[in-house]
Amino acid sequence: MLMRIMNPKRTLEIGVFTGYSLLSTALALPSESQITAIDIDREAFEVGLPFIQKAGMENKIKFIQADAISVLNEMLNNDTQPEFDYAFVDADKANYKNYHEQLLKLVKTGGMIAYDNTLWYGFVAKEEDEVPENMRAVRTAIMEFNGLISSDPRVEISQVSVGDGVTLCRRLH
Ligand SMILES: C[S@@+](CC[C@H](N)C(=O)[O-])C[C@H]1O[C@@H](n2cnc3c(N)ncnc32)[C@H](O)[C@@H]1O
Repeated sequence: MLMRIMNPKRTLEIGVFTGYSLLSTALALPSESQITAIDIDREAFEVGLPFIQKAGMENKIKFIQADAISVLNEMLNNDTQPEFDYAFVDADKANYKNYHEQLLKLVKTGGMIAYDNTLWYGFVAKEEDEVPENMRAVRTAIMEFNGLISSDPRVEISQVSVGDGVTLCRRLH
């Protein structure tokens, strides 16, 4: 629905895995739109690729197998930087704050960044000793990130409490 309303022409997805969210986005986009999809793991993407092809969505997608921080840095160092209307971030949570700084230069003013998993199974609302040990490091990273963007004057945000939590973040200037 968000894609239908926004009608974005250039979009970015950071963290693809088998392409579930990538295919959902591609299906909702107009035919001339493009998604630059980045993941360090090509194998998982190839598991989902036949479904993307069967749905006729392959032409909308440019997959880049690489570390996303490096790819965004390369984009930022290019003489002509790309401008995205929308970005979906669902990769390494510890880097969300770094993606945020990069994306605020690559996503247009008025454009949208969606950050997935910002409620982290609800653990962000629990005391640390109630959280399984293997979930604590990401919980801390997500809590820091949530604090950071909630007081960032460059954006306005809306925390959508569906699934594992998605924060919609609109670049203001
Ligand atoms: C939760 S999965 C993505 C799920 C996908 N968005 C979906 O909803 O179907 C996270 C993905 O981020 C990728 N990833 C983790 N760190 C990364 C990095 N530094 N650069 C690029 N991709 C990364 C992993 O390889 C993994 O496939």
